[in-house]
Amino acid sequence: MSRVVQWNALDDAARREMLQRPAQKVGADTATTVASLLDQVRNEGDVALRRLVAEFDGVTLERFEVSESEFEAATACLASSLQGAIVEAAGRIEHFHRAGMGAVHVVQTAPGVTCERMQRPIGRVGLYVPAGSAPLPSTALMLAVPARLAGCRDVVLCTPPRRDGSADPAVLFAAAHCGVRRVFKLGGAQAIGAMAFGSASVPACDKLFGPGNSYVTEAKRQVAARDDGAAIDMPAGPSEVLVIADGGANPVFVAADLLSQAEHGPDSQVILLSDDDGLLARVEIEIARQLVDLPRASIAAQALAASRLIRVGSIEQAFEVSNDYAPEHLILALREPRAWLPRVRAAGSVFLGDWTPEALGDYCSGTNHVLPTGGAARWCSGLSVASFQTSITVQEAEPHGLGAIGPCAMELAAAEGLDAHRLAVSRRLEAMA
Ligand SMILES: NC(=O)c1ccc[n+]([C@@H]2O[C@H](COP(=O)([O-])OP(=O)(O)OC[C@H]3O[C@@H](n4cnc5c(N)ncnc54)[C@H](O)[C@@H]3O)[C@@H](O)[C@H]2O)c1
Ligand SMILES: N[C@H](CO)Cc1c[nH]c[nH+]1
Ligand SMILES: [Zn+2]
Repeated sequence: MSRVVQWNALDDAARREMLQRPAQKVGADTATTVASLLDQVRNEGDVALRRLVAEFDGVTLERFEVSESEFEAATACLASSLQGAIVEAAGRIEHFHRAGMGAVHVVQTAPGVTCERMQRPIGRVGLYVPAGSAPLPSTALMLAVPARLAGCRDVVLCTPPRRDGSADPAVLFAAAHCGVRRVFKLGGAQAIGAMAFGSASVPACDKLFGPGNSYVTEAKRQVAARDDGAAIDMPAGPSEVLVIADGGANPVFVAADLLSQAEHGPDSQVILLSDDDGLLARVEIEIARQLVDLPRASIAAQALAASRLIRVGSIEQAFEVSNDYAPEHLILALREPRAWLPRVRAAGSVFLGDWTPEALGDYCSGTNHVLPTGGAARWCSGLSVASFQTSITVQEAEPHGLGAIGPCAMELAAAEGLDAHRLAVSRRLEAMA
């Protein structure tokens, strides 16, 4: 039986239900578990970390930090073709991110009054590279390249250990290639707690970055809300993709793109919107056909249970639905996709046309794959160099500049009843007279 849903036959409540993310349905339990894990790390430091690594990663670790010899062993065992791909991807990610770095903005807002904005690196940053169901060396690049370009002084990276107590060699190679030498074999909420609060082994960081499963994402949310925690980049949880396809789209490609995000985890969400019944039917058949050949078929199948194949009345309506949902990834499998781009109001990253699979952005087109999920694309952007910097404003008034804009400040100060403010200006004007 077809799973295609007619959007125009649904009432508002059914539409909301249709677009609810699987990750949002497990909220309360996850929050309680994570709060307890963070408290343990906060109160007991390394002792709690050792216990939680044993519990969740199934390995006993005396030391969490990766040693120099472990870095060397990782490089030695890594195929040269994979080393080459990591270096190649890093180069393009650097190219794109460097181009987006803040230009110097100096503005004369009045004669004799100069305002500017300057960027400074955040001192100590903590990067999280997932490795629960699959280690993601590409994520190490997406985090470490902009951190290095920003000029961050101390960069700490956590990634879950493997069962044999080692860290994934490709993650280590990618980290080292980007100059990150302080890597800790810690995963999940406990890694986030360690980087937020610090422990005997792990330095406390000012801001934490990186994606992860529901536990990691919830832990980031909780440490960001605590006075003794750390700032965070964004909610970057379980992967999502929304495809808008017209009747001319290739169903094999569309199905492949949907499966590529479904295989990330059981709580990934994949959505297809189309105004064409034939395309929807063909994609549904293709998904079933391609799924059986995937090594991660059972994970993808769980995610597909919460997938949505939706028949919309028009492509215009598809954009309305997509903007409300605010997907992490948006694929426009449309004829003349660029012409539709102005309709996009909320999305983490957009993939134009039939020849831009989302996997390119995941790995090596140059854009960043750490992107907002859970609808956060309505109000926040994916990672960039600016995420690793603060922006400090500077102003300078010459005497004639103070003369030009001082009366404005005095008028507003008087209106607010803040006389000391008014006097800070008027005393200078008097001194100039
Ligand atoms: N939004 C983005 O930019 C982006 C980018 C890449 C990956 N992702 C997402 O990152 C996620 C990676 O997840 P993952 O699981 O593979 O790796 P992960 O490293 O995020 O999580 C693994 C850790 O989860 C913890 N954990 C597992 N089960 C637990 C439980 N029952 N209770 C408490 N803690 C538990 C363990 O400590 C383990 O080390 C995927 O959902 C993927 O879609 C998102
Ligand atoms: N699609 C993920 C972001 O949601 C990123 C990724 C890493 N490796 C493969 N894919
Ligand atoms: Zn992916």
